Amino acid sequence: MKASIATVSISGNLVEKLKAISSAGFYGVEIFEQDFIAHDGTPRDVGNMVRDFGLEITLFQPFRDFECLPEPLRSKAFDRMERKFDVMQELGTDLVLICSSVHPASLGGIDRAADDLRELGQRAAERGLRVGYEALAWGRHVNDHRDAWEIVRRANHPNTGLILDSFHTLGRKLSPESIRSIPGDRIFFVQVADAPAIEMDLLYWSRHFRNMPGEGDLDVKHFMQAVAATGYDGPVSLEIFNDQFRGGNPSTVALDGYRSLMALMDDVRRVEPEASIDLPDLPERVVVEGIEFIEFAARGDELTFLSDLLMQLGFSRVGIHRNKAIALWQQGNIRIVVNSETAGHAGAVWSAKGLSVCDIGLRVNSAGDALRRARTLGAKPFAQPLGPGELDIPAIRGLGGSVFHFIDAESGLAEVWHQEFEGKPTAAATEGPLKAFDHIAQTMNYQDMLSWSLFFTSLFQMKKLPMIDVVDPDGLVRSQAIESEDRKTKITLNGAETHRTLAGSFAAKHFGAAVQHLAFSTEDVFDAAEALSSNGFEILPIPGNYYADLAARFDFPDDLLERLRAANILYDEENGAPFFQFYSRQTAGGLFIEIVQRDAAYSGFGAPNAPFRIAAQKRAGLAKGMPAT
Ligand SMILES: O=C(O)c1ccc(O)c(O)c1
Ligand SMILES: [Mg+2]
Repeated sequence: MKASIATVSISGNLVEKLKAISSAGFYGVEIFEQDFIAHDGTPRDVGNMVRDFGLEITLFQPFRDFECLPEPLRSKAFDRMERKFDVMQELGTDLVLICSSVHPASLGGIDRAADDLRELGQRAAERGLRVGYEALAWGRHVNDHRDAWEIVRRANHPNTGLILDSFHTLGRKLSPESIRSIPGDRIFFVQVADAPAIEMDLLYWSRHFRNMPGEGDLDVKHFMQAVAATGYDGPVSLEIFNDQFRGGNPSTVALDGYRSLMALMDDVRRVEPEASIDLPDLPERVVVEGIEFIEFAARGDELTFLSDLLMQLGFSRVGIHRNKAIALWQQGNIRIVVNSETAGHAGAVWSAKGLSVCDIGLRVNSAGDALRRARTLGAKPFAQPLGPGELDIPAIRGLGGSVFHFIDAESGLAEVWHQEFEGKPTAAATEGPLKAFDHIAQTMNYQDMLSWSLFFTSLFQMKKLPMIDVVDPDGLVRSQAIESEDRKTKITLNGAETHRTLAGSFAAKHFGAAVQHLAFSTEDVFDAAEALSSNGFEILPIPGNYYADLAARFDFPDDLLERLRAANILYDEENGAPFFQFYSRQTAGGLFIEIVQRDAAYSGFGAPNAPFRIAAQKRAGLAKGMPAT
């Protein structure tokens, strides 16, 4: 598959864009005229530079307001095009995109447009070039790919073809099914973009909010399935107009683009097996069966603090690593690894961020497949030198300096706890009030949220829940939950825009992204609150006003409200399904703990409680015993 991307999708100058696009692994690039004009170098220089980066120019674009003009505007449009043909020949590309006209003088008329495009095709043919016609969703007379195809069909010239763009079709809620009846060899080029479902003017939506396939809400897969069915085998190109990406890191955006495009075409290949899509061999998205462990980097006073906290939470220290300064803490099947090594990844994370989560172990159906899929989608493998008797557990670098290990049953990797740790931990011996990880909350800058959600949804069988607003007294935090198909593994992505919010100040201290809280589930929140309190765990105090409001919102049996108030437990429900939660105070780094009791039918995370919980955390200050580093 010829993976391509438009220069407009990436920030920076032309050289920075090309460098990022080339390193991400793309085959080719659409040269946006603006990027070309802004560059100081002849068209020939640009063409050579693109090829020196190992890229092909797949398309030159856009050429606007061409068809259906009255004279003398019509002749002027042809003259203008001839000058662009000169540029294309110097650049070394044979295809230009003509987008449907928005010109006030455009007369319309399918046959008039077809005549103009036939003549243009003929002029292009004389120079060995081709022209492709795209319906803009807001085109004056042509704004539907079916009309654009009818024009191209009637133009009936081998050098005039159709250009399809998923945004213009799906953004107007047109079914892509009609694409199936277009001959594949009449489609000259295909552009893909996704977008979030927001009601707004089409042009504004398109120019500012497009995003990578899988990052938005459009059915780009359905669109590409229809394209694949035609036998089209030309470039598939990302054309993403997005304000955040324009200001983002060029290589991150290019890598996300590559990852999203490969995952998309792999999905299409699986549902449209007749279509021949040439892609590297790629295992399916792996199934996440659970969180096998969470690893903290902790040293000195912070190690003492964390160890005390784990004891208060009911964990037992069940093992010590044979070769390294690493302890294994366990409660039932919940495993927390505490790494105090001065060298290696944990050492580096501690030096940079202090007490923080440095590694997440995911239990998957196949650790080998997880690694292969991640690598093919552009993730970097992660490895550290192995000591005697240590298992080689597949791992990758995630985003923001994170590391993920993959553990499965089939390769015997789950034996790591017995192999590498002294002490023979059994789950039964460590039973306590906490039963599992309910969710892991990953905090990041708002502009990094799409990269993170794409990371999880493209590698794993996980899906996004609707984005919600979490109201911090000092600003809004956007929260997007990602969960496994069985809904047991949940990761929340919290994107902060200002560092005055709890999440924002945490992101700032952690250089962009880190796990801000761990939420454990319990089967009886009142028992858990009592057990933890008697261990010395300080539950975050919640003000009386909150409980007065709860009494007004819900019909509680007599003593429930009193019990909630007495234990500082927060409450929410969804269609009658109850949800209980209580919190710790913050640590110096901003990390904290949550305990929840969730009815299986409750899908949220207690967002209505967030403003009161966050205000309480800001008021309560640091957890006792937390060294103020
Ligand atoms: O927003 C535009 O004008 C524009 C230009 C060229 C395209 O290919 C497109 O999809 C949109
Ligand atoms: Mg387009």
